[in-house]
Amino acid sequence: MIKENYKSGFVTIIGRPNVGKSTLLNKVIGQKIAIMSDKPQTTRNKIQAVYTREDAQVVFIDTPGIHKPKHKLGDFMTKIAQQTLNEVDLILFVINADEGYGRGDQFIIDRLENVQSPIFLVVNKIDLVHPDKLLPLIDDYRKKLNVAEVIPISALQGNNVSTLMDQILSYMEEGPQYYPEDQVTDHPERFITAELIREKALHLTREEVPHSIAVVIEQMKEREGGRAVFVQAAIIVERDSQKGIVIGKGGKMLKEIGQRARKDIETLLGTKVFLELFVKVQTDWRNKQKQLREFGFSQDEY
Ligand SMILES: Nc1nc2c(ncn2[C@@H]2O[C@H](COP(=O)(O)OP(=O)(O)OP(=O)(O)O)[C@@H](O)[C@H]2O)c(=O)[nH]1
Repeated sequence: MIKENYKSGFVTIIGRPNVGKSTLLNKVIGQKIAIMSDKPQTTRNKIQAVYTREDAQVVFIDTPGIHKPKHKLGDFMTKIAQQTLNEVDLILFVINADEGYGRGDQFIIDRLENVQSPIFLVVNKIDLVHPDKLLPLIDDYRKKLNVAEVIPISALQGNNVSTLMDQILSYMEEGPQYYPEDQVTDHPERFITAELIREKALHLTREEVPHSIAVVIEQMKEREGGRAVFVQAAIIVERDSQKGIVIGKGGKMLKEIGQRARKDIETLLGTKVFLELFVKVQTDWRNKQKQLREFGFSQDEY
C-alpha cells in the first residue's frame, strides 16, 4: 500500500543471547510474538515483527546465522546474515549494561565491521546498573565499533523505549506500508524458501540472469494432514530473454531449478515438498519493489 508521506523500513536486532532482544521486540509491538515462543531455537529462521502506526511502519527481521552456525544449512545462513546486515535500513546492536563487553560481542562486532547500514548501540537493562557505570561501558564499545546512535533503555520496564522508536523512525525513509496493520508476524520459512529457489536459479543459469531476479512465494500450504507442504513460487525476471534462460529448452532449466530447490526446502522444513515454479516478466520490478524483493515479501496468508 502506498501512502503519502509514509515512512517505512527494515530493522534487524542483534546481540548475544539473553541481552533482551525478545523483550524489546515484545515491548515495541505490544503483544507476545507467537513465533518466538513456538520455536525457541530459531536461529535458521527469519523472525519478523511489524510495528505499524498511522504514518510509519518498521519491519523487524531476524538475522539468521549471525551466531555461530549449528546445523548443516549454516554456511548458507552465514551468507544470508551478511547480506541481511547490508540490506536493512538500520541495525540495533543490543548489549547488556549489567554484563558489559564480552567475547560474544566481539563475534558480532567482527561481523559488523564492513557493514554499510547504520548501527544503533542499544544499552539494555539500565535498571540493573548505577548510571555512573554507563559511560565507561559505552566508551568501551565505541572504541571497537562505529555507531550512529547510543540509546540506553530498559526493555523490561519500558524506559526510553519510545525514544528508541522515535530515533528508529528518524532513520527511515519514505516508503510503502508493507504489511496490513493487523499482521505482526510473517512465516520465516517463506523467506528462506524464496532464497533457496533464487540461489538455484542463479547458480544453474551460471548467473546469465542478473542478481536482481526475485522469487515470490505465492502459496505455501500444508498438504496430506501436515505431512507435506505445497509451495507455489514465481521467479520474477525483468526481460523476456531472461525468462527464456530460466525456463530453458523444453522447460529443462526450470525443472532442474525446481528439483534442486525442492531438496533443500525439504531439508529446511523437514517434510515432503511439492514445488510449483513459474516465471514472470515484470519490467519495473527492480525500482518499485526493491525491498520487497530483497526480503522475499508476499502478502499471501500461509
Ligand atoms: N532487569 C532487566 N531484565 C531484562 C531486561 N530486558 C530483558 N530482561 C530479562 O533478560 C532475560 C533475557 O531476555 P530475552 O528478551 O529473552 O533475551 P534475548 O536476547 O531475546 O535472548 P535469546 O533469545 O537467548 O537471544 C529475561 O529474563 C528478561 O526478562 C531489562 O531491561 N531489565
